[in-house]
Amino acid sequence: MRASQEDFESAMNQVKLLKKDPGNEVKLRLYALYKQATEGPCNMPKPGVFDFINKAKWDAWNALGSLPKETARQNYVDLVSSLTSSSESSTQVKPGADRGQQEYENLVVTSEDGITKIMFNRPTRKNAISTQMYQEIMLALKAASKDDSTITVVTGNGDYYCSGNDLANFTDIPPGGVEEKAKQSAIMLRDFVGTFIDFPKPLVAVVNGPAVGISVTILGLFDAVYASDRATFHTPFSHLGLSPEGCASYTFPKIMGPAKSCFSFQATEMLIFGKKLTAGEACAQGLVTEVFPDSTFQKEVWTRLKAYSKLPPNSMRISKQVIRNMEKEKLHAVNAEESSVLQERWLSDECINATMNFLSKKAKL
Ligand SMILES: CCCCCCCCCC/C=C\CC(=O)SCCNC(=O)CCNC(=O)[C@H](O)C(C)(C)COP(=O)(O)OP(=O)(O)OC[C@H]1O[C@@H](n2cnc3c(N)ncnc32)[C@H](O)[C@@H]1OP(=O)(O)O
Repeated sequence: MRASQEDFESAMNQVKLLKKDPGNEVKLRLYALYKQATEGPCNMPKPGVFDFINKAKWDAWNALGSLPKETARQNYVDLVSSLTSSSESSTQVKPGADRGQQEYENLVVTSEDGITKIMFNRPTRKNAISTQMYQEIMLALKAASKDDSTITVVTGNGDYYCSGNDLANFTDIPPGGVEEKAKQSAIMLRDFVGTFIDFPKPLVAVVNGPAVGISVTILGLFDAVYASDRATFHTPFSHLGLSPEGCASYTFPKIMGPAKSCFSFQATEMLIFGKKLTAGEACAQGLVTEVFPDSTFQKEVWTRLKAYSKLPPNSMRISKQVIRNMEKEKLHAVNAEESSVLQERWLSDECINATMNFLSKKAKL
């Protein structure tokens, strides 16, 4: 069921009654969803760089791209509902409390109804994963593996699920130079992917929009992938002078390959030639579990997840172990090999030129 105009108006009233300030990120998100729901895609001229507040509002609204009005209305209602319930029954997970530090900067993590939701939260960068965000995702997954929840969900805020690795990560060169950066990055990548391989509970991706690069490859390590029909799946590694990561060199041919073959042309067309798949195509290839119309996506998926979260948690965890454990050693070996190949690739002219072209706005995907 879609949120009605009445639901929307009621949510607007609830926002005024919130006891706790939800913080600037959430307020910007509410503003953007409200504008999108009532006026459609951003239609204001871009404010000047020094007009900080209006620029932030414009960025947040503009980041919603062509998100349909009905979806924005539904997302607004869902967000307000998560805010009201988080101040009542749910816990807004504050890993900073565990770490004795601040909250996540690039994620919103909530725990409710037996589900821990890890939401990528850099909508103005299409949820590109910065170096800090890789660390935060690892921390959030480790916390979720130990908390009371039954299921862990990964999703994105805004019109994108995730645009993959933040290409600006390539510009942050430490004193040891670019070789040192490549070495550190290979270790970080191996740890990052390793956290998904070892994750002990059912892990579900709720792919709310386009997914690129590493956010696509790691889907092969999830237990279910639900996608909006707006989502696309793109791994433009050759365009960027790169090679596959996230164990996709192993999982994709396995997922997409015909039963009698050890090789899959669908997987190579994605991973070598960068073919972008629609949600329907990704589902036909087995990378996506089920596709939902964008207008009902959030409602249908969360209803289903809430039902699944009531199943006995130990049984689900053990079933996952039985299904996945035989593969773990192989997956860690593939992960180590892919990370080591990429360490070389990052230093190649092909990769450096492609990254510079993107960062100097000469090229997009
Ligand atoms: C030696 C050091 C190595 C360090 C490596 C660390 C470890 C990495 C491990 C994994 C390696 C790679 C795997 C990958 O993920 S490869 C895929 C990388 N992603 C991309 O190539 C996507 C690039 N983005 C785009 O092509 C487009 O932005 C888009 C996603 C198609 C969206 O286009 P749009 O027109 O709808 O929106 P746009 O205006 O471009 O985006 C809004 C702003 O967001 C910025 N942005 C978007 N995506 C990224 C990104 N991936 N990295 C950095 N910035 C991104 C975009 O530039 C816009 O910014 P601005 O408003 O113009 O300032």
